[in-house]
Amino acid sequence: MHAMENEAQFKEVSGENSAPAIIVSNLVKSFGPQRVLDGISFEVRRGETLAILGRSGTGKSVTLRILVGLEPPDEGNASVLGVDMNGASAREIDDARKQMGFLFQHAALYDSLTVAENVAFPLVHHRRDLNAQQRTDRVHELLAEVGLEGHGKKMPSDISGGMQKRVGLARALALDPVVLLLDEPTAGLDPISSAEIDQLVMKLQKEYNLASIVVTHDMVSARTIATRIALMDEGKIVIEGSYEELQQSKERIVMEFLQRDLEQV
Ligand SMILES: Nc1ncnc2c1ncn2[C@@H]1O[C@H](COP(=O)(O)OP(=O)(O)OP(=O)(O)O)[C@@H](O)[C@H]1O
Repeated sequence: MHAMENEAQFKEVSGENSAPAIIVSNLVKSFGPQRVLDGISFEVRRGETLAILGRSGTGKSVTLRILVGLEPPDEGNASVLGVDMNGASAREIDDARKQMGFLFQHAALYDSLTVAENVAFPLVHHRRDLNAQQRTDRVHELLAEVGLEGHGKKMPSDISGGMQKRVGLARALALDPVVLLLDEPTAGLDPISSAEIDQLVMKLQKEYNLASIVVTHDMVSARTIATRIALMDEGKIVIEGSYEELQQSKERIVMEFLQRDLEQV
């Protein structure tokens, strides 16, 4: 895409009634004989959170990797802020990535860096315009946003799993993203810490007016934070809609996930 058109698209997605910030259309992806994605399509606008639910191994993480441009699809495409994440130039993809915050399942914090240094990391690399004081101020602001004021000097190994997720969220927001991608943000947390992370995600979602995708196994979490829920099974989206719409479904897999929700409450 031409740079000017690209800029226009960036502006367009930031307005009200805007074009979708994320457009995924007909993604197909196989690994050897295994067809992991079999025609996945969805859109997410600013102000929306799409929860992608599904059993293990249904291709949720692969979908996110394609969206970030880390994995090419066999067919279809994924565009973020008007940039085809697997077909645009490296520079355009890089520019789009700077508008995206990620909290990936196994993307741990840097163990040898303090909490504050972890949060500062994207600023050091991508905001050369900030001087040291401005960077420190921004890190304080981000730590306050996620409820971790006063914890900046701690090492990741000295804080709880829930706090580590908060640090990851602060780091994901450092560059003021438009898009936020969260892969299992509550995995491994107890129900109280999970609920706290859900509340925090909702607060940040509102403040930053994000277009968010949250991959999760957790229907309680999906129901709390998502504007829409997409349930994936065997490489397809079986259903996409509000929690109430899912409740109307007679599909077995949908009913199974809803049943699990009831068991968790
Ligand atoms: N690089 C790869 N090479 C081969 N197979 C892969 C690769 N990446 C993913 N897969 C396979 O694709 C399938 C989907 O993986 P994916 O990680 O997207 O699942 P998921 O829905 O995110 O599951 P989970 O909830 O367990 O993370 C799995 O069977 C996985 O083994």
